[in-house]
Amino acid sequence: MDLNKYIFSENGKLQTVLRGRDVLANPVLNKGVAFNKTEREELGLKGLLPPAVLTIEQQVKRAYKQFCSQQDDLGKNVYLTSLQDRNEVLFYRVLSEHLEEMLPIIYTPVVGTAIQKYSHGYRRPHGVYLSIDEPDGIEDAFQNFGAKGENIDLIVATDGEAILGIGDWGVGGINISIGKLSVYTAAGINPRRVIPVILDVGTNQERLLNDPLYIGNKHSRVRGKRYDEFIDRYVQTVTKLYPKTLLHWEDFATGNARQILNTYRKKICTFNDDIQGTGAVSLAAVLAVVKASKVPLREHRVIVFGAGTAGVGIAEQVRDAMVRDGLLKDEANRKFWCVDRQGLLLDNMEGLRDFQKEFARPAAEVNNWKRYGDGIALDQVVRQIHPTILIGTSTVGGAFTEDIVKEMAEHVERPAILPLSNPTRLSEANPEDLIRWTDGKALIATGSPFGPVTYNNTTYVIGQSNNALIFPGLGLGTIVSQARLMTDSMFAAASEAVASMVNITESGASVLPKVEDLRVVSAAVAVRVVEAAIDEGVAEREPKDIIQAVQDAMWHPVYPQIEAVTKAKR
Ligand SMILES: NC(=O)C1=CN([C@@H]2O[C@H](COP(=O)(O)OP(=O)(O)OC[C@H]3O[C@@H](n4cnc5c(N)ncnc54)[C@H](O)[C@@H]3O)[C@@H](O)[C@H]2O)C=CC1
Ligand SMILES: CC(=O)C(=O)O
Ligand SMILES: [Mg+2]
Repeated sequence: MDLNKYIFSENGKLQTVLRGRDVLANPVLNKGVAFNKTEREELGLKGLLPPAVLTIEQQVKRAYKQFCSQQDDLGKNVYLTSLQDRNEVLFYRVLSEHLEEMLPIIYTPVVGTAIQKYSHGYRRPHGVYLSIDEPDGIEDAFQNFGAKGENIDLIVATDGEAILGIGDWGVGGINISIGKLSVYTAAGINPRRVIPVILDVGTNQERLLNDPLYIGNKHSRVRGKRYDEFIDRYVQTVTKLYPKTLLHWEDFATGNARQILNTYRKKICTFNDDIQGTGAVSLAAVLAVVKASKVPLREHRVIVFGAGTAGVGIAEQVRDAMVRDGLLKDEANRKFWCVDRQGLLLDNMEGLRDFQKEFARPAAEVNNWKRYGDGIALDQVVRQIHPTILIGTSTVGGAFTEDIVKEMAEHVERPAILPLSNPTRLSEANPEDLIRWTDGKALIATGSPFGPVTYNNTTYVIGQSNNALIFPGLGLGTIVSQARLMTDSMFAAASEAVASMVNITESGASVLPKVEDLRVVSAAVAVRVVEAAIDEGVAEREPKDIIQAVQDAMWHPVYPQIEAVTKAKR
């Protein structure tokens, strides 16, 4: 935030010392042709803009037309990114009015393509770029960004190693931090109080290392002690500079994701979105499945296909909910069958990750199961255990085949199938196929967006089980309560809030609220998160009227009045 250039005064006006083209070049100040006559006069804009003054509504119409005239989805992504860099309020206004259509462009799936093309499509920087080769430069980088400590609520950081399901994209990962923050703001988080960060520790993608235009650090990924020290330096610096900030970790490879979370979750206000955000939104979908299937949670049998960051994160939260539903932890663990590359995870397998171990099945249990190769494959597990819920977090597009799905549907009234891998081409199944193969019985939620499916005169709305539906509300609630830590009960409260907004009684209804309702969902989630933070004793702020406190904290994309001053206050 350019504190020396502009500042929000207490009456909500934006005061600036900038004049003329510097105003137009600043995305926070710039209103384009919506600057009125007085502002043009006072800010030195006369002659720098065409004479007509348009309303923001007219600007939105024009921007939407321009968006629609782009040739392809990447072109639309480039258009919206440029708008964001040019006129922030207008960008968020257009986005909020066309959320269903534009979310897939600035977020999954198209953000994945933009990340892959980052160095070639590069136009201008956005956010903070931290290099492992210059750990001493971390503080300078944030100082250069120019935000005062109390003015930052939220930082999203990635090291770009596990972007969605597409892997290591090095410095291009900054676009996932930016995309996540745009989702936060579409839901009501103030965009001036956040920072997107890339922790550039190198890349192991030779294609990038051999690309003369690649603009990240051109060496392999740094691992081990130097990596851990770099992460710690980052955490120490941001917690010193911005003591009340929530740290969001995104798209780290599974080992680092877990290690970072375990190191910091009990010390600072932080969460890993892929582990905990995904767990929370998937639990919300599962709670809706419980309602729709009328089978109590503790009686479900769950297969997790792809037992990595997201898969085990989901298993943990659904397991904890089963414990709340009356099971002992061990009994609840036994409701899960995790299948990974080596097949069904068994307790006698070597090389299991620590976090996978509690979900590994006893080897003795499968002695009589048929094996076609070394491991026990997904189809065999489905045949043996008759799952009620099948979750895909494997990055294996099409893994839920017709045989597997039909076998599942044969033994279960309402098979719940959640192909969650992103982007779209990596989805373990296509909802249209799932509806057809199960004769409309399947309860479905996907990671990337899919349109509704009409089958036998019923239209099935496909819920998007994406952490985007829950992390904005989690963040908002954490910020409003100024929570010192993010506790498990805050995530559970978020899941329950989302599930309570689903009406599953109509046939074809989705198991999750609509993405267009992101703002409403986020406000409801935030309220429950604040309550949970207060109950747990981690809230530094305990508003009397929580609903109003959440409303007051929500940012709206409207132009502020801009005041020309000669000296901005610090
Ligand atoms: N819908 C949502 O909100 C979210 C979706 N995801 C998606 O989930 C997928 C996985 O992401 P992460 O968990 O972060 O990655 P990860 O790499 O930690 O986990 C993927 C797991 O799948 C396993 N796997 C790979 N090939 C397999 C195969 N042929 N058979 C069985 N298992 C196989 C891997 O060994 C690994 O354990 C990605 O596509 C990502 O986009 C991730 C986070 C949130
Ligand atoms: C949605 C998300 O966080 C992922 O696919 O990684
Ligand atoms: Mg992610």
